[in-house]
Amino acid sequence: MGRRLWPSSLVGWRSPLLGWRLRLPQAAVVVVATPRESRRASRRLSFQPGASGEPLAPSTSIRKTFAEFWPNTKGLRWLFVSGMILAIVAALCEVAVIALFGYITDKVLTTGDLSAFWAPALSWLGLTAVAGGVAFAGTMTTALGSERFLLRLRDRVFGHVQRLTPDYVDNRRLGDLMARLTDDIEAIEQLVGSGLVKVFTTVATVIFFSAAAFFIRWDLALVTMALIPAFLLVSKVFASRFRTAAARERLSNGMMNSVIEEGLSNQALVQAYNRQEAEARHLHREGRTWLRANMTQARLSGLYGPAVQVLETVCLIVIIGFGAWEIAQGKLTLGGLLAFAAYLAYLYPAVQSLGEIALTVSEAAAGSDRVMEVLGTKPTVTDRPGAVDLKERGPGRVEFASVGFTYPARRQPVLRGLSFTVEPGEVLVCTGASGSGKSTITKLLMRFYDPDSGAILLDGTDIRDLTRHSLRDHVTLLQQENLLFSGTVRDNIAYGRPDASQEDVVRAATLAGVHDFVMALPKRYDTRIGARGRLLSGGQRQRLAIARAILRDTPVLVLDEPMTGLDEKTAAQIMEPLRVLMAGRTTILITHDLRHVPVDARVIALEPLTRAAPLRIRHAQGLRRGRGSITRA
Ligand SMILES: Nc1ncnc2c1ncn2[C@@H]1O[C@H](COP(=O)(O)OP(=O)(O)OP(=O)(O)O)[C@@H](O)[C@H]1O
Repeated sequence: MGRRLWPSSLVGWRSPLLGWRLRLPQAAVVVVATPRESRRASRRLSFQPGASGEPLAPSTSIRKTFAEFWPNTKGLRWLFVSGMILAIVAALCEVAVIALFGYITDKVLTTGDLSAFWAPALSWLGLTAVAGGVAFAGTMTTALGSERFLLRLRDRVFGHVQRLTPDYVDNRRLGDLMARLTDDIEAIEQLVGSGLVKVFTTVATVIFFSAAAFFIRWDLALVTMALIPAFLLVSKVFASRFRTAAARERLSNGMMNSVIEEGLSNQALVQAYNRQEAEARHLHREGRTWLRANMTQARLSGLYGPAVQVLETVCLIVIIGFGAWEIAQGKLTLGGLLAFAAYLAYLYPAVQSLGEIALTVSEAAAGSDRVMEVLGTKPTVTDRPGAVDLKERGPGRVEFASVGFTYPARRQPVLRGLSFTVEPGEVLVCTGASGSGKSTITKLLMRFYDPDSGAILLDGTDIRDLTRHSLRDHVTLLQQENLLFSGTVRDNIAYGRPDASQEDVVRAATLAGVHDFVMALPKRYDTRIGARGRLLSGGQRQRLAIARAILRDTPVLVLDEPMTGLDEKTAAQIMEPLRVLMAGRTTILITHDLRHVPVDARVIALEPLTRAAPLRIRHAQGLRRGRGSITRA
């Protein structure tokens, strides 16, 4: 961790953090530390195999990390180089300030000659001002580079995840993915961005202060340098323990957060089932584990300080003893001795800092493994070379031609030899037992997956020959759960067409039968609807989703269980706006509930494939809806 040294007065030798230390007037930051560094360090995740129950990413070498992410620093490298140069200049100013202090001690304090005071004093002041300015500029430049780099990394990983099949996110714990997009990305930045700056400036600091110490008294410097390995050893011993403790803390922090998140998001269920106390106990248990983990960290921090202090005291005693002998021999002045001690006060923490860099690097490498695992996941479906960008709006004829499909993670096929056609403007109702593959039809039509056999055609063109973007511009999906965002009513209706005018939004809302309700809201179309639209009723959410679909105005419509969760009366009321939505569009309506489907709709039923009938072709049986009953065609 970067350590900032702010010697603040001429009196006093003892620093609470770093032990015995000569204090000098404030000068400059020597080792660059970005402002968020300490916060990030305490938020790092546990990467212990199996600790979180999540599959761990494979271990990746640091070289690979740089190969993967270094290109993302393009255009930002000058910021890092400038930050490095400025930090080095600040360190050099610091060296000069200490030399001036030694000079004043010898020429003014020891002799009482005030006339020799003013010139070095003014230089001291000037240097301190310059060092302060340069250090500030260096900190800002490095911070700007690292924040921009972070922004790029996050954009890249988030953009990648958004291109993966939605099932990728469904198959993972959201908290884990969030951690990869936040903490792990920050860890990479600390290795590839600000981490590099830190390594170079720390090495430069070590070189400058050692050189200055050698310049004053090479033999004294040799003696004190001999103690450096002891500092490295202490860092090493503590570093691995710190790491384990931090990993435990991260793990229990994650567990605690998931209990809080689940408890709050399922608050109604918790209260309805009288589980408040059980949930509180659950959180208390996790909180106690977290407390223990934090206490381990506190114990280590508490021990680390005194251990380093003892070492520094040994150094100081050696310096004073040896220095006193050299003064007696006339080889060293008092100013020289004090300046020497001051150089060491900067040198030892920098050496410690080098020892800690190894820890940062290993943690960053672990974070990078997890991010690279996400980036290494390829979308199950991509655009073919030469895929057509469907610009013209066609009539919207949909055909499934002998489609067979097995999910990548499964061995048992879900669909086999499924064929049906939906003519332009026709409504096809797709029903069948739970798990029979109805929603899978939707995923195939939206090209979240491609069929293993057969083809799906839109207006006679295999949808694999279309770009996914243009295909999805022609098909609107209304899902089982109404997926709303926490923005305003307007934002949610216009989600599929952000450039829609207010008139268009109002027209769609009116057709969906939601306008009057919206006008009664406190801020009308600018009213926020809460997380996932929770401030609305189920029926209102559904109408808002229908308004969104109306506004999108595509030739093909897929409605996946639009009545789910609605009571009989609300479901019947929703049918009216749904009819408006379906009018003139090719519609595939997936539903268990055939009571509310349009009378003229064609109905097909899917039956689950079983091992007992492996060769059974699952072409949907044609079913016609008679008055109040379903009959096989
Ligand atoms: N991403 C997935 N990976 C693996 N298997 C899946 C995946 N999604 C669905 N399945 C499996 O595929 C089968 C069909 O699922 P699908 O969701 O299409 O059924 P459904 O008919 O829509 O069911 P329901 O009416 O209950 O919504 C099920 O056995 C399900 O477990």
